[in-house]
Amino acid sequence: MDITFDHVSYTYQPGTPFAGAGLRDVSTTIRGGEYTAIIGHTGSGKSTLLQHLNALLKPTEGTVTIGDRVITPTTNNKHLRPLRQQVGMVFQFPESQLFESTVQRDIAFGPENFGMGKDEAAQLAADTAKLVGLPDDVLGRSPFDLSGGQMRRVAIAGVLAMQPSVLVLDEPTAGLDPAGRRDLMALFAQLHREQGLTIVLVTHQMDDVADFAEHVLVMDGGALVKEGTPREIFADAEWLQAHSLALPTTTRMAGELTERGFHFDRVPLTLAELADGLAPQLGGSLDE
Ligand SMILES: Nc1ncnc2c1ncn2[C@@H]1O[C@H](COP(=O)(O)OP(=O)(O)OP(=O)(O)O)[C@@H](O)[C@H]1O
Repeated sequence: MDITFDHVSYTYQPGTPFAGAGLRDVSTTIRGGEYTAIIGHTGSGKSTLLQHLNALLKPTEGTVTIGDRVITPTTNNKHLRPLRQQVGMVFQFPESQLFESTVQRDIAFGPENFGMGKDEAAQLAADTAKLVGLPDDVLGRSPFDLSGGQMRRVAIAGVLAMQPSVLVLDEPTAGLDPAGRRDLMALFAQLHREQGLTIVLVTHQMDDVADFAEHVLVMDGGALVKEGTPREIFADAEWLQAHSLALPTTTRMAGELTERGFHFDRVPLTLAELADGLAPQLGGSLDE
């Protein structure tokens, strides 16, 4: 399912002294099955854009087409429920929205609310908990007794239990330790690879963009200022700096090595690519 923005602008609190532009004339397509990253400094419009992906916000101007639903400034709020099922949103610190007495009830809440029977929803909750790597014995426990990383997995399982085709992630690893971050990013990559989920990730972690994204949108001042593959986006360090964005660690290291006389035919984005580029210049393979 593609999601297409056609000249979308969004103004917060229009017609008041507090009016502010959230989005300015954004046109792009987020392709079904792709892993898209959205980057941009604070206040650049990333969260506003995300909230248009399932019509939580409706454009002030332009249209957003989500699958076969066209959302315009005058779309009313009826019949939007299917979009909320198809496009699952994981907001920042999603564990703050856990509220049920057990992990199983929390994960089953959405499906039951959408009409699924209790037994079927309980089975789905158990399956989804397993999918996100939670041990079986947590199902009957209070979500509030779990570690921070596990609580976050419960919240993500609650979104996945709705069986969305698009998973939207707003800084999903914020506040986790490095191991927790790595595990969660690996889970999203696995969901993308094995279940064909479309992933839309907002992040400040350029290493994650280089490692996982297939397409990148760069926001600044509410506008989409660049889009392309990670290789295209990270090719121009000066441009990124001008938009207050960093390079992935590997790409930065390659830049420093270039200043010391090394040469790379193409910008290395990942550690594996850096090793491949360096090995011949060091007179052998780094594997040996
Ligand atoms: N509820 C609101 N009322 C008024 N203005 C808002 C509101 N929410 C966001 N804005 C403004 O809209 C613009 C875009 O904000 P948005 O939250 O989408 O940026 P962001 O890139 O997600 O930032 P961050 O990285 O800090 O989450 C900013 O200028 C912001 O001040």
